[in-house]
Amino acid sequence: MDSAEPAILAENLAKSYGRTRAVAGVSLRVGVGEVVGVLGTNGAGKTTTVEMIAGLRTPDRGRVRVLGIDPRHDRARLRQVLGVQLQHAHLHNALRVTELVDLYRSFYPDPRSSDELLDLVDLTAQRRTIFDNLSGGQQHRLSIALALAGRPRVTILDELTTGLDPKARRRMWGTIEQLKAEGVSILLVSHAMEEVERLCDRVAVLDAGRVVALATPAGLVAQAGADTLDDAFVALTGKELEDTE
Ligand SMILES: Nc1ncnc2c1ncn2[C@@H]1O[C@H](COP(=O)(O)OP(=O)(O)OP(=O)(O)O)[C@@H](O)[C@H]1O
Repeated sequence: MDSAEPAILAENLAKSYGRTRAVAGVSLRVGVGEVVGVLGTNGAGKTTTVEMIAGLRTPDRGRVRVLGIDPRHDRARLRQVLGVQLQHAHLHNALRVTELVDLYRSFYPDPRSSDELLDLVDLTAQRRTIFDNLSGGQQHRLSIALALAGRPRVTILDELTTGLDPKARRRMWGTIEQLKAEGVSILLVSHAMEEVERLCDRVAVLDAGRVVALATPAGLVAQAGADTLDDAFVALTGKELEDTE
């Protein structure tokens, strides 16, 4: 693993499901210590893109490297450097929060402590609760804690704060800022403009499986000749972004 490698390098990724072209040639790069956002309407290809980067889907075409590691061919090394929180986590529904946290911690040589993980996502009071009995927002927060269990150098977060209440949202933003300060590289899929503006160094706008713009939040606004990131998104894609929070 070469430390000069970017955290994430995706080149010309493409993926179709039958006749549906989900991703049609996406390239993006996340530098070490950078937070890059991915914005797009429903069905733009965001989840398919991040699943290919995480090695969970095989691209039809294109190339991925995570800190120089090929996700399809070196899963063991990938797991040590990459933490992934996906939109639909499939967890062990009958386990308690603390059991799930300890299970994930056991995968890594130097995991964060259970107390730290539960505190990061504000679930200390729910530590004895069975996963199935958590609210949707709490389940979502737990999946973020599990993604961070192994102190990953690179993290993929798919819809970080969707379904979280305003307090949990702000808390989660603080967590991301803390990770960033620690030098963690982050790819953040989001529907929330305020979140992207606050957290992301650069933002890729995805539309119909393609990156239609990639710049700083202020750069996107300038590029589109808009006043706000919301307006820039509409100008760049011709679509409104549904905020699914
Ligand atoms: N497993 C699948 N089988 C068939 N089609 C799929 C599958 N997953 C996604 N698609 C289709 O591929 C396209 C891109 O989907 P994807 O989930 O990557 O988009 P997205 O930008 O993450 O959307 P959302 O914001 O709704 O999560 C959509 O047209 C979707 O219907």
